[in-house]
Amino acid sequence: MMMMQDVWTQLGPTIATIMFAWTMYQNYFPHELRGHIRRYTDKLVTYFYPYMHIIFHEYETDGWFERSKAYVAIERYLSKNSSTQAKRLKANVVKDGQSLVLTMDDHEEVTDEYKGEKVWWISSQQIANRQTISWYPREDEKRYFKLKFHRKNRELITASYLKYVLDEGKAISVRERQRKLYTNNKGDGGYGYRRRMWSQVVFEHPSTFDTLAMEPNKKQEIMDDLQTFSKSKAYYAKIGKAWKRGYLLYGPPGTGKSSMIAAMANFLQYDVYDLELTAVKDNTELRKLLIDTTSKSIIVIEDIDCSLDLTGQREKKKDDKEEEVKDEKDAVKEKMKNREEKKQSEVTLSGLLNFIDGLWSAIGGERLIVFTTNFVEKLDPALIRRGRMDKHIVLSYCCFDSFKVLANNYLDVESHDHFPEIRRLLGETNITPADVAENLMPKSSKENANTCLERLIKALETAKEEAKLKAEEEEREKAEKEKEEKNKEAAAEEANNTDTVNENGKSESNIVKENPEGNVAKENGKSENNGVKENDDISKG
Ligand SMILES: Nc1ncnc2c1ncn2[C@@H]1O[C@H](COP(=O)(O)OP(=O)(O)OP(=O)(O)O)[C@@H](O)[C@H]1O
Ligand SMILES: [Mg+2]
Repeated sequence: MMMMQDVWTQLGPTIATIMFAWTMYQNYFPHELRGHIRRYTDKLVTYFYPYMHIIFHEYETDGWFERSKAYVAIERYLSKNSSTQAKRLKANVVKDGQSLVLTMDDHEEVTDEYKGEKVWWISSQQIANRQTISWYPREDEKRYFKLKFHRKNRELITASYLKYVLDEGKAISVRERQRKLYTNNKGDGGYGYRRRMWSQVVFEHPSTFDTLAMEPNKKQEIMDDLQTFSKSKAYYAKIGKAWKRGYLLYGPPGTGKSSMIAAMANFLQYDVYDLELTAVKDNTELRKLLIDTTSKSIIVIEDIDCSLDLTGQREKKKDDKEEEVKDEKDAVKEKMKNREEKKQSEVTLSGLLNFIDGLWSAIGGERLIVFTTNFVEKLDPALIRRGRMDKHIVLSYCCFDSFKVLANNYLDVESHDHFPEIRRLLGETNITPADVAENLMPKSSKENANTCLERLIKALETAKEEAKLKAEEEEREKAEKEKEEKNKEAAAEEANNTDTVNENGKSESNIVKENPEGNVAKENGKSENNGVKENDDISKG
């Protein structure tokens, strides 16, 4: 006990002397001189100290409000090691409160191993020595990760380990993130940094390729295509193409276009940006929206044909095809009417083409652009040519294969006595998967597979009957129209004939009028007369 007291008695003045010397050094040594001394001590330390450090700041100097992507990726990467090694942990909520990510707290250290070499990660924070109060807490606390490794591993760490950490971290973020459904705000969504181009909600659509009713081969082809795309980063780079792909989904209403987009997003684990073109002010805003999207996303423009008056050409086509698509048009009449009211946007076709494959479209990569339409024939060919819309997928009326998927989904039935009849009826009439699904869905606890299938058979028979009546009606209308046309032609011909007769009469009467004295011969022989006159003149001359 006495010995300890002795030590303290001796240590006290020594500490006091060191403190005094440090204060003198700080107060009276010129700044430049201190800089020199620091440099030499650093060199000395480096000479004997075998390790190197790399610092990763949480906020980059030019990024005011966004955390550095590298910092976030490292944080995610280290979460696995942190939860087992660090003594103090921070819990961050992800997936909108559904799960937690544990990261190491400030001034904690964890180790990692790469190709047999050990590295250290230290989480630190610098507290700024400021006299003023900042509105932004992060200005005072600057967090960073410090990576420590042996000098001999410099090449390994900088060339390969860091890339590995960032890729892994990003992959973990993608796996753990809650996917979002974004929609664009109208131009008044705030100012400056507060201005958000997109509003977001959690994407929770349950549609998958399993629940999607379509021919199995076609479905597999689409899934393969998507899978190949998502793994082709290097290939796209090699062929010099931006890493994006366009899909055009077309077909009558209720055939599963929107359901397929949701299935695509769920299959690839992508976010969805639902772009409402009519709310975009002009081409500049369209470009800003594009820049504000992230990779691993699907940008969707639904009902592209009624979104904007993209070309005069399209309007003309609309008139031509009007009759042909009359019935389908009824179904989307309301949709178009609503859009019609909103046609104040100045987005042009060329703006949209640039959006799809201009220079800006390559930013970020790994993006799908999907257009849907009920009337593919109305779209400008430039908009849907390959390279812009690479894959054209038609979604059509329900076939027997599609029905089987729906029966399995809705009723857990793989085969049934009613199937052959349904197969026959599906071959004879057009019904959308949406209508089939509605008929298959039990409406009360008393309904079973049999009642639902019977309801579908009735609906199919009704649809068939209606189609027959409609065809007859159309036939009648066509015949009437033809008759009307013929009558019109006949009337026109008759009118023409009458005109010709009148025309002749008119010329006669004109002659009579021009020659009130009734000197027809004189008129007919005008040249003669003239000649005579000329001759007269000559004779005169
Ligand atoms: N191919 C399909 N597979 C499974 N369900 C489908 C399919 N088609 C339609 N449905 C059902 O019908 C409903 C409407 O389908 P969806 O919204 O995908 O049609 P759409 O083609 O996008 O129609 P619109 O052209 O009017 O936008 C869906 O909620 C779904 O339940
Ligand atoms: Mg739709």
